[in-house]
Amino acid sequence: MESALHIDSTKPREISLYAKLMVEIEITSKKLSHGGDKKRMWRWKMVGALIAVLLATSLTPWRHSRRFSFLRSPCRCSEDSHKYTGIVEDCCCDYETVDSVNEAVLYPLLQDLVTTPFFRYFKVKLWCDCPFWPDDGMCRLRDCSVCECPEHEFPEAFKRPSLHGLAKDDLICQEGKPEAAVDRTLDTKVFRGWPEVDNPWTNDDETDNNEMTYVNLQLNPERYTGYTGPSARRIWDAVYSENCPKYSSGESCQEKKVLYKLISGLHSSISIHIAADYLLDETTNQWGANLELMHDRVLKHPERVQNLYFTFLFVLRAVTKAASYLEQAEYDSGNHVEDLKAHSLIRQLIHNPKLQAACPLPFDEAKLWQGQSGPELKQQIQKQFRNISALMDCVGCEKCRLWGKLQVLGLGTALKILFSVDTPGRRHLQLQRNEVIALMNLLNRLSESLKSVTDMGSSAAMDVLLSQPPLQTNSLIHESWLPHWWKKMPMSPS
Ligand SMILES: Cc1cc2nc3c(=O)[nH]c(=O)nc-3n(C[C@H](O)[C@H](O)[C@H](O)COP(=O)(O)OP(=O)(O)OC[C@H]3O[C@@H](n4cnc5c(N)ncnc54)[C@H](O)[C@@H]3O)c2cc1C
Repeated sequence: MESALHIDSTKPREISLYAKLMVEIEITSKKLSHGGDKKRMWRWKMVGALIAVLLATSLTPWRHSRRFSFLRSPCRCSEDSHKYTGIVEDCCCDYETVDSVNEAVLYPLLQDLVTTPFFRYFKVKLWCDCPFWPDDGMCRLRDCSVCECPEHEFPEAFKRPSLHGLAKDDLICQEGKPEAAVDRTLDTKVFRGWPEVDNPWTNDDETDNNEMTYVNLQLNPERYTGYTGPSARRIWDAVYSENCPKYSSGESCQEKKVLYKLISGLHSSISIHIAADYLLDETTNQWGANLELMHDRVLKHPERVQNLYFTFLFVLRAVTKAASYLEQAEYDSGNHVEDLKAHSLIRQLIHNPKLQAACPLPFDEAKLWQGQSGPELKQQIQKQFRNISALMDCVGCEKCRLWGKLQVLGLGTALKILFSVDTPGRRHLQLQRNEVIALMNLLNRLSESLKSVTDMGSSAAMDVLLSQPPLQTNSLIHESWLPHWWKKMPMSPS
């Protein structure tokens, strides 16, 4: 990888000016030194060094980093106009606080947490039984979802009746590319001790283990899969137009706004992950960050970024509300040391003093469902969310379906924690193991996305970057610009 001081080779004029200046400084200070005027020589050297630093920063990629923002020329001050400041709409925490708490507390803890065995195995029904357009031709036979792991790797209790399926390399049923297929390799298998309860917000029957399979999420990172075109568009269209229409500026129904913002925030996060780990060159199998895509799909739309923050705070609130449940839950994957680590990370997260001081109530759920029509509205929104959850069975790419289902279950779990317990007639909170896995993995995805947004800088900074002449791939994807979580991903070739 190149060093952060790599000079942008697309700026020959500036480079030659820089080189000339350095030579001039060197010659003059040598003359002064020979003439015995040491004092002037040092003064000259210092002025020269300062000029050199200023010029170098305008030629190297780290000029974009926040740390060096003071070195940017004044004409770039418009960059700040797109900075996200103030309270995140409908939440109780401001943008700067979210960024700093994410950076210092949540992001590092979550990155560790999701690699523990307990949190990396997700139970999922991967068949695409699309209830809305069965003849689509995109999402085909259930046999297409193949269990590739050996029978003995399955926990006894969750074995499916038949493990016979198509061969590993049979991608007939995969829309798009091989990278869309889910790797089902498992290396740890014992799970027990959690209740079997269904989630009223989601479509799948979480208590039905019959057609479920386990996947190792670490082997299946959410990234570019090549799934695009009418099939993908049809899903998003159905999600937005039928189930959570974008509200008008005069919309007073808070609950409808919440549903739209949650989905839009999730959509932003999915797009950010696609852009952060993108197949840049199919012939050489070169993967990397596609900044232009990230800019076009998310960063240049402030509302999409704002909705990402909203979704993050909503899910964070659910996690903090379920703190005592999560504290007492049994994290048992059969790997005692790793399970202790998972439990300890959960405790560190939910009891973190920095988080509690900075953002004690990320979102105030008590404000919702207050009017007379509250219960009716809740039923309606629950139905819409269930539809969205069912739409995940229509996603025509297996890996996208996996992450779509996980994240929608994570959102459904957050909704269940915030709105389906402690109301009259409801029992106390009970969560399935799979719901907790989905919830924490979703929070981690959102945390990664926020980190990308802050690492990449404001939308206008990206404008500046993209307005420059096209750079060679190597200088465009500079290591210092990549999100840290991308660099840690096991499947990302360096
Ligand atoms: C559940 C699901 C999971 C997916 N997972 C993956 C994956 O892991 N890897 C992969 O490569 N592809 C994945 N895809 C496909 C991907 O999301 C895009 O659909 C695809 O890349 C085509 O993008 P697009 O440019 O047409 O815009 P899309 O992202 O498809 O957006 C469609 C339309 O929705 C609107 N929109 C976009 N973003 C937002 C937002 N944040 N808020 C509100 N409205 C918005 C815009 O009007 C846009 O034109 C997934 C699709 C779905 C439905």
